[in-house]
Amino acid sequence: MDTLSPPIITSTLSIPYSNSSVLVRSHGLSSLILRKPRSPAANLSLISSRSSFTRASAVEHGKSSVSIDLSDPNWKRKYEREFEERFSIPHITDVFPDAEAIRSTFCLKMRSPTEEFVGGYPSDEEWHGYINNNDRVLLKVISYSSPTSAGAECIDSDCSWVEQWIHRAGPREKIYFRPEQVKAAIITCGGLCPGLNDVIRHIVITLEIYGVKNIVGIPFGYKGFSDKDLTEMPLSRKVVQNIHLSGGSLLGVSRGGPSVSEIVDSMEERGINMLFVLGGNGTHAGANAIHNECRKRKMKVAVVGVPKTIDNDILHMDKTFGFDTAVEEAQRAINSAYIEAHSAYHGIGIVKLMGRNSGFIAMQASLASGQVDICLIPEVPFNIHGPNGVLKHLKYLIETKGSAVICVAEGAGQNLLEKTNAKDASGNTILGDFGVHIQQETKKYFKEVSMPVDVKYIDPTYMIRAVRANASDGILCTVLGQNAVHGAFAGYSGITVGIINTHYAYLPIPEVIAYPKSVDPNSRMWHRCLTSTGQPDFI
Ligand SMILES: Nc1ncnc2c1ncn2[C@@H]1O[C@H](COP(=O)(O)OP(=O)(O)OP(=O)(O)O)[C@@H](O)[C@H]1O
Ligand SMILES: O=P(O)(O)OC[C@H]1O[C@](O)(CO)[C@@H](O)[C@@H]1O
Ligand SMILES: [Mg+2]
Repeated sequence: MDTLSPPIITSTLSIPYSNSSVLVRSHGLSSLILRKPRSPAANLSLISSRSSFTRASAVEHGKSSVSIDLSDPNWKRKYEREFEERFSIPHITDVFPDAEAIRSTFCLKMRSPTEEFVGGYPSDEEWHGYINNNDRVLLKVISYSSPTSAGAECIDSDCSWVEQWIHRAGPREKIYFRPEQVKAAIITCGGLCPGLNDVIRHIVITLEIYGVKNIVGIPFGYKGFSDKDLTEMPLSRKVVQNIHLSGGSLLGVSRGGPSVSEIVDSMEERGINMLFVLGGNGTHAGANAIHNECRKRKMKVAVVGVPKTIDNDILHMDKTFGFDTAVEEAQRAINSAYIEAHSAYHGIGIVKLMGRNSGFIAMQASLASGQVDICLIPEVPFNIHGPNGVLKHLKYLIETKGSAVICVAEGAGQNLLEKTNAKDASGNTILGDFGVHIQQETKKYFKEVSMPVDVKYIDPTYMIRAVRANASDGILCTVLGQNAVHGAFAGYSGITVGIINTHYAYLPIPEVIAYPKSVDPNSRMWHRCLTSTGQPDFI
């Protein structure tokens, strides 16, 4: 919990939260869709019809549901208070109420690492450029006037405004760790993602600015905590200076690994009291479990996550680092598929992009390229065969345009493939290869209808993931890496850092990993994609 006074909460205007009935217009068809609560984080499931806006049920991530009685004149205030509690960020003083705070050693005017601490810590007393612990960022910024507005998330029938404030990220004036007593460790887990090295680099540089000398990298993800053959990598500005110039992770990545208690045993043995964890949903679940275990053992440790996933499937954030770069690279593959298809007689280019549960890369790359005729994502059901199927439309495209480009997200069409129940080392389901499947079905179909086609299949998956971050991701990584260190020094733990409505915020880990963020088929963005491709519904 934050140690300072609670944020200012007002509840007079109206803004929406959870979604209800949404009018969807798709290819000339209008239909009233009652959406299920997309977000337990949004915290409210909506009632079955617009006229029954009387009670909304708050879903607490698998825990018991809290019901919000909309007839209670104070329901908004109650909701806001509950929200504030849910998004409060764990602090070292929750466990160590007497933990001493000292003036920050992160001098906002200093350009080089602090050298001497004799006689007290340097601090800039004249210019106050620190973040106040009570600064907040607004999570939702659109005031929907009706539940029928595109993307509306409403609690009541008026789409009443409910304020949802989260903690602003950045350097604090008071810190809870003495730099000379810090041993900081950085770890990268899960799959690769452009920008990992940029984040590592900025964590190290910022730690050094605070005055930390003992910084290590744990090799190959959580595995590095248990595998005796893997040794810590000492890190310094000198070591990380140019690592952002190449993709991958200086430290290596892995899936699977030791149990949480083994990891915390190892942290105790090594004397690690700051842990920076770069990874996706799974890694963050691990980081939160490590944070909880450290608290249980009364260890004064800060565990801070930096969300890493090219899939962009972390809740609440504008985007995760590496996503922009992935879209840019994916565009190149789409362009090649287009050139191949366009240059062939009856050419069909198929590109498979990453996205296990979420089709963000496929959607954005399709939009960015403007060369895609059919975009298939896991969130939107479709048929391949039949009168409304993908193949029928493909035939129409060949007849009318002479060529076509299909972009598929890896998680799309899994219901059309045989299930194997295979899992990777982290317990993630290993998906069937839908890209290969649609390629084969396309060839078969056109043979059956006796139409010659030239199918070219491109799977650029690992080429996309391995590139270095582009400029925009490079900047995002810089800010996230620096803020991760500020969060740890400020005494927060069990938190992660993200960009929210263009500002930077700290969030409690469970709120961002409650479930994977996915493309909303009713969103303006998906509709823009449909407008761009011109594809019909394949159902
Ligand atoms: N629920 C969990 N509790 C503790 N640790 C977990 C949990 N889920 C996954 N992990 C650990 O986190 C690490 C990374 O998980 P995973 O392979 O799912 O990647 P990820 O972080 O989700 O990233 P990506 O987006 O690349 O899939 C693994 O070492 C795994 O053992
Ligand atoms: O082949 P790997 O390393 O297991 O990674 C594949 C997975 O990585 C992701 O990009 C997530 O990082 C998923 O979309 C994909 O399923
Ligand atoms: Mg994952």
